[in-house]
Amino acid sequence: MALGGSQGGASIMDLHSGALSFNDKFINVYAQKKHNVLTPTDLAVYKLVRTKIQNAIAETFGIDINSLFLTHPTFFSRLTSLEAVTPHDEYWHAHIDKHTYESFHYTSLLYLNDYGVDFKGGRFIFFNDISNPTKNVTVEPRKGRVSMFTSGSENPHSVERVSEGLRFAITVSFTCDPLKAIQDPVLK
Ligand SMILES: O=C(O)CCC(=O)C(=O)O
Ligand SMILES: [Fe+2]
Repeated sequence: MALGGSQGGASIMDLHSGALSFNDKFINVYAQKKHNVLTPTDLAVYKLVRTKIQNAIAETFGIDINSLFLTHPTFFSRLTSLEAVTPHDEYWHAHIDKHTYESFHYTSLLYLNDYGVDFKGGRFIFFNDISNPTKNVTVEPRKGRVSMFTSGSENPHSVERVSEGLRFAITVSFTCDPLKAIQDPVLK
């Protein structure tokens, strides 16, 4: 993220393509010769973590592990309290992941820092009944906490605006469609 970043409130780095937010566009950090953005250790950790999440999703939702595949995109996110510059920065709107990312069947979020300590605001909210806020379910990000859910219209959600600090997370997504499967990134 230190190599780029959006001028607005939301920056992402796609682990597979190397796309990194840079002002109001993207650059490819993997295109640099001998980049050191990801080390072999980082990749080994990523593979271990995504395999654990994949196993947890298969077990929780009762899916055969051989029918659950990693899909695109899988990305780090950094959210700040800055005003949005492009619509991509407006991370606080309610949405359905499958509308944004057609191949998603299961979304997982791994939080990398702590709500209330590293940042204020930035809680994750499920809208179980859009007309009844008492039915909302709130997830407070905490380092190492993983949230997993089906990506369809049954799970509309949003992220509260961050009011202070920096919020880091990684989104790892899965599909049951083998044609949409992707492999773990490899260092070139
Ligand atoms: O970072 C989060 O807690 C959720 C982000 C999100 O909803 C998304 O990327 O679709
Ligand atoms: Fe989402």
